[in-house]
Amino acid sequence: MEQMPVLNEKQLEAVEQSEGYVRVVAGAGSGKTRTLAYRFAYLVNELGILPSSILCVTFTNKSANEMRNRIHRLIGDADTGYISTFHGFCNTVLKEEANAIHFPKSFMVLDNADIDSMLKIVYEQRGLTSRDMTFSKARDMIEIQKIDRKPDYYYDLISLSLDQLYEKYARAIETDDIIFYGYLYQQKKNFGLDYNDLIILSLFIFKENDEIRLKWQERLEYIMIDEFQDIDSLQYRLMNVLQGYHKNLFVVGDPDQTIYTWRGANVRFLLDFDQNYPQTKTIYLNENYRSTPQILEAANKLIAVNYNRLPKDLYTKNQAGPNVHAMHFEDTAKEAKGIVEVIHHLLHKGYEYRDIAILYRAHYLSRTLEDEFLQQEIPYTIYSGVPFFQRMEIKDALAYLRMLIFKDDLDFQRTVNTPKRNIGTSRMKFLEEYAISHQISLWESLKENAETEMFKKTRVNEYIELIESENWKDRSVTEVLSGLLDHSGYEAMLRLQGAQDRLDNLAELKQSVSEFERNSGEEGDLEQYLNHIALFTASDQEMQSQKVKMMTVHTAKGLEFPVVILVGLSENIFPSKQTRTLEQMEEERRLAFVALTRAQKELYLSESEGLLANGGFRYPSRFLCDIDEPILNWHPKPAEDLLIHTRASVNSRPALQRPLNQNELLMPGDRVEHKIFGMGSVIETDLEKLSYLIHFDKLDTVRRLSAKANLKKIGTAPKSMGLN
Ligand SMILES: Nc1ncnc2c1ncn2[C@@H]1O[C@H](COP(=O)(O)OP(=O)(O)OP(=O)(O)O)[C@@H](O)[C@H]1O
Repeated sequence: MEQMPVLNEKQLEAVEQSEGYVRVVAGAGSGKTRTLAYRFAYLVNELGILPSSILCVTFTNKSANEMRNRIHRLIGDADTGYISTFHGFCNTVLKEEANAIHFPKSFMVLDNADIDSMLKIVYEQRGLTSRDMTFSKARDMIEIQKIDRKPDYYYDLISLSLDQLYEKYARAIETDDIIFYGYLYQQKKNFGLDYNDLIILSLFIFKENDEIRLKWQERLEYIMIDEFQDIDSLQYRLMNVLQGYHKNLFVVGDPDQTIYTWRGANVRFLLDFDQNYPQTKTIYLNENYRSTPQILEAANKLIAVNYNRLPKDLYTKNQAGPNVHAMHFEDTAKEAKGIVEVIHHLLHKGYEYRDIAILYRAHYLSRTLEDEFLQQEIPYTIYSGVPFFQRMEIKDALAYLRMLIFKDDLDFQRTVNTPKRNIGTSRMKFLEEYAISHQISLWESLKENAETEMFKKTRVNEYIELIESENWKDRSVTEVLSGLLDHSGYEAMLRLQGAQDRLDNLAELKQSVSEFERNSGEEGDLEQYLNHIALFTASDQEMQSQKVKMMTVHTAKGLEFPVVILVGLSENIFPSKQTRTLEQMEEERRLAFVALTRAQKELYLSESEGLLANGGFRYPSRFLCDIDEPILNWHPKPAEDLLIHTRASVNSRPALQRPLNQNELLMPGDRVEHKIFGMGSVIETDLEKLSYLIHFDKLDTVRRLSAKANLKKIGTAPKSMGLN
């Protein structure tokens, strides 16, 4: 068994406060997870509590596994009780109580792909298409119905017979109802429960059946919840029921790390915990053990810009390290090369590949780096994601391209029925047998049989026409690829599924093709491109213990690495282009805060110029501007006009910035100083647009500047000139 290591005074207090309601509000890297694990060990080792009487809730299955291993090492007992996510715990409850909902113990837990397969059946039965609703929207709609609009839906799922449920579905007229009841019918028919059902049905059982509720309440003498800032309302209700008997509830969270509001998380449950449970003891952990003072200062500066937060500054007694490195590049290819150089430099300094983590806002951003890493033989591994060229949609798109030239069996099999053209297993089997007996390829086999009875009801002619009519020789690879993805119906299929991330990946593939064409001039035809790409697609996946880690910031939640390189820090990438409100912008900033605080010793922030997928220019992210310059060690610094553009584009959407306090506003007559334009006088203050008209002494004409512009007030206007 491991020894309990040193805990600081506050951590120890949290560990030893075993009874009642305890809330730990803690900063990044302040030892929340460590405290939680030691508290579990303290309850078992010191107080003699049985592990099976403790529920320890983590945010992901991965962190549940890690926590289980950690606790196992501390208590030396193989039985580590209930260490799981809320959904995992409810799954256990429902397996034990399946009778109460008339489901078999062997019910299926549905993931998004399972739900989509069910939706597909409903859409086909009722003639719906993506124009009516994409699968992704339908999943959201079903979730909203279950949580908000039809909170009693579970009676239908549990009490109605399959026939009665079918009738309800058959009678439905509105699109929402058709989809919703069609899905419920499929659920009942297949005994499938989705994530919302797991919690809602557990709550239902606890509400309806006092005996079962009491059994579970009595069983769970201590409840502990990690990442409490990201708890949602259903989870909160469940937690509230479970703690109702022993009333020993311990929650840990950091309001600055709330990054799942888009999925229903509500930080108020953490902030108002003491009001909901009045006897709460709150313990604050603000000493950071993870990072250097430089990294922490940058993170503190960044998060301080958020308006809706409780001010708190993390501090550390850790040794000083280098300043945070900020890097600017002319384009993403140069950025990738620059990062390879940084990696070599770090290796030279004694770091190993596995010490380095590359973080990014969205999966597609890994592509340019992967290109370069493969060429430069930098070993890497992608966490919770598939390497770019191994992703389904990328392989499909490349298979279409290869079909134009090679018409080989592998690419044929990948493309002929994707999207669906009604070529199922039996038709495929026929084609295979025909090809073997005639010693021809599957493609030829299809062409010879396309007009036969067997293929009458299929859409093979569209496919044949597509492959034959693409006149790829006279066109750029970019055009050919776009044409294929469009005419094959492949992109439309993804749109129907609402698979925006897959569409983003395809946009990134098009970008990669056009880069290839730009770099290779006349040589850049389709065959050349396919040769070039073969290197990546066939790249060996041989295990190497020493690898650079690559992942999205969401995946990095809760992890730490000696070196973090955060890439793609451009406006419309991070913060994401989907950011439309101040709340969303603040969530993006919290996400950036999570990214920065993963670093222990060295932090690199990188951005590049070039074009976005929508054709717009890439400007440095506002998050880089949020961190003061002396903390950032730029090499090289972006040109001043690029930064001016950034500020202008940031200022053009004041709704995404913290509202200005009236007292901070300048008034007509105020004397101001501007970094570039020098001294000037405010002529007009526009409260609606939050801007000033200013006459600068050295300029002939006036300038209108945003109220957020960096203006230093030098003198005040005489009273009579002020705003009323
Ligand atoms: N009292 C302590 N003494 C020394 N090191 C500590 C102490 N407490 C925590 N640490 C170390 O600090 C680092 C951060 O701890 P931990 O991962 O538990 O933090 P956290 O609060 O869960 O972080 P985050 O919320 O940012 O993911 C770990 O490397 C941990 O071992």
